[in-house]
Amino acid sequence: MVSLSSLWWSSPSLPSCSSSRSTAYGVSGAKRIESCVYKQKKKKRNVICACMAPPRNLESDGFSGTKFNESFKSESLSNAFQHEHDDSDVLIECRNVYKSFGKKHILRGVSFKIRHGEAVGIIGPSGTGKSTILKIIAGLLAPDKGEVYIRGRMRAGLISDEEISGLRIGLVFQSAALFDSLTVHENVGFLLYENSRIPEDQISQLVTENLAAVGLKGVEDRLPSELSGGMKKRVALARSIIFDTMKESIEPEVLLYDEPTAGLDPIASTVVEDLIRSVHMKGEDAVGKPGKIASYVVVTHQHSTIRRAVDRLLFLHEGRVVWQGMTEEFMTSTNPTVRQFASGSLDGPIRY
Ligand SMILES: Nc1ncnc2c1ncn2[C@@H]1O[C@H](COP(=O)(O)OP(=O)(O)OP(=O)(O)O)[C@@H](O)[C@H]1O
Repeated sequence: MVSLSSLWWSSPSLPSCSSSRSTAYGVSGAKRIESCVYKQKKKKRNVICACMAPPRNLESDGFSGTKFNESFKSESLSNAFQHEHDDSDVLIECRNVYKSFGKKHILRGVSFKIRHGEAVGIIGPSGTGKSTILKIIAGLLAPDKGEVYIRGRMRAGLISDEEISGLRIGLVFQSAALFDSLTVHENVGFLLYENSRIPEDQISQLVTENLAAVGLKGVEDRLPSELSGGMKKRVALARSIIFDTMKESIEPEVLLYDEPTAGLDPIASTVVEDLIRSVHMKGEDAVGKPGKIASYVVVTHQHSTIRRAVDRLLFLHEGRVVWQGMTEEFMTSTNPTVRQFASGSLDGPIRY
């Protein structure tokens, strides 16, 4: 399980770091890693978002010429779609990805595509590698075998600063993991203050806008310790959707959410699920603006999140995608593994 919160990543390695800036933040463990990322950019302190490949087959809006076809609905059709659809709208593809930790063979040939406009859930039993595949997509972990393609370009190994542009990938980790010693405002604006040429008053305005987009007002001066768990997740979401408006080209953005509703009560879960929808390009944020996220992937165990926040599901089991289909097909699928998982039964192919 991943333990950071929303984070744009660019680092091929995670060196130990003792910069005065990091010390000033008083961060430790996983959070120190985040601080180290900008420290290691040397003078430029170029904290950049993850993942990168040059745009291909783009329309004037920067997106692929072929948009995701929402019309396919059935389990069989959605499978057929995977083979027949024009691949020019594929933003991310995992092809035959393997990953082991020591003698534990976690991923054993995982393949799937994430298309422009999609809202995809990854589900499956605990320990089956869902967080691991998110980290591989984000470039935080390298596959042992197999490839990750970002807009058609193979990414070798981890994210590196030299691979420039084409797609932004944000990872919103399960725990909010905000900088404890920074205010909400400073947390949300962190990357722009550190990494952009935007004047401070404009960043301040962007922070306010992005907090408003996730329904948070009047909390900018609070510290994370003064927020509820649900509010922290919303702040993490605001941090992940803030854009550098001065960049010459704005790449499409894919957000990866690792168990965004874990530990939340049902109503707080609904709020976060709706927010995930609202910041998507097909949604509308809290102030009525269309969302900016091109596609997203949610790892979740929560039925409400499956029903409410995603359209298509990938079921990961024993290191492979053993089933995929539209969300509504999940509850009615006759696949024995899916049926057992959906019902929570102890009887079936999944053994604990
Ligand atoms: N860095 C690591 N070193 C060693 N083992 C790891 C590492 N990361 C993950 N694992 C192991 O890989 C397996 C898969 O972990 P992962 O967090 O991807 O599973 P998951 O499907 O997300 O689980 P859950 O649903 O419980 O969150 C687990 O057995 C975990 O202990």
